[in-house]
Amino acid sequence: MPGLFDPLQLGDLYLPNRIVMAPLTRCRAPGRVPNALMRDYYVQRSTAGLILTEATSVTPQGVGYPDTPGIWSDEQVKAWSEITRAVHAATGRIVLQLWHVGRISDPSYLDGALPVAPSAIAAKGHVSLLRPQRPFVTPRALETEEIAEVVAQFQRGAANALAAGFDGVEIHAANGYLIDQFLQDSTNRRTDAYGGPIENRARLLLEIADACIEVWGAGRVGVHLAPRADSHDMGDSDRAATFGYVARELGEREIAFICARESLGDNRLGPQLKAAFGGAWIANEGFTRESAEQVIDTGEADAVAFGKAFIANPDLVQRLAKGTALNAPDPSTFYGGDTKGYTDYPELAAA
Ligand SMILES: C=C(C(=O)O)c1ccccc1
Repeated sequence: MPGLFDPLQLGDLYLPNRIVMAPLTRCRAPGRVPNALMRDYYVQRSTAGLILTEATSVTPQGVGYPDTPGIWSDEQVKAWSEITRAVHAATGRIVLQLWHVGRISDPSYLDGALPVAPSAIAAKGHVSLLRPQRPFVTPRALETEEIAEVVAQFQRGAANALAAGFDGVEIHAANGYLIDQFLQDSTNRRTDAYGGPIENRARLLLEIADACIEVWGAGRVGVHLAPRADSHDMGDSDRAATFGYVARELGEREIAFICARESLGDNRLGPQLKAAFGGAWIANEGFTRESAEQVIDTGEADAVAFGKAFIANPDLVQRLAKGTALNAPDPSTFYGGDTKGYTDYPELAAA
């Protein structure tokens, strides 16, 4: 069986190793436009088999946190193209994660408008970080006629990512954001073609996937899923059925990969979902070199995405290969700020 440091063909993407940089929100894009600091950050980590960028909004209506980037304007496309160019010059590969937060947004980000969602059901609690500490508002349910525009927003984001020189796109369908809100029956109480049975609740994701495939071809489109339904007050009455259907449908489309944020818990769905999908599976969350090698060796995953370890170790691939001690991440600098805790972690050569 292959190991963590062996190459992997991920759809049309050739990865020199199976160590993926997980999508990591860092809130360092003032004006929602990427910048030179972000370029340096991604270039530092370009030895990853594949970089999945931080979540990037496809529309101003879909933002929900301060200083997260977008991909809806020419200015953003131009700024991202500086980053893809530099990552490619450093022989890296980078895929953009397309995002819409849905009900997790707040009128303070939307010129006073309500967030949109499948149904008018507010998430319990409040955003635990980055935002004013107030409860989530009750969102506005999208009209059936509005959903085609949401699909179009993702397709424009995919086309803009192509124009910006990315190697592909990953659709963010996880962590209680808009697409996940449609997938799960605790948040989707619609009675139209986008609600009720699983095939209706998955319709938005699959229409977006088809729209992105139209732009990129299936071999450069991935999907991010959170089968544990453990973020932002999510829940589903039959996760295995819901995510099993999604995995099968995405497998029929032969997309490049599914990246599942699901740790190694006993009741994980990963193995059965990977079997249903039939394509390349990236496992994510809480992995060490040992547990990553284990899931690749057993065939439970084809690659592993590391988050916090990549924050603190730009040269994570080299460190894992050599068994070198890892820098510890500083959570106080995860979100917002400047070079501190972003581009100033020591690399082996400098260590
Ligand atoms: C895009 C995020 C996700 O997928 O959870 C996110 C957003 C804000 C902080 C941390 C993570």
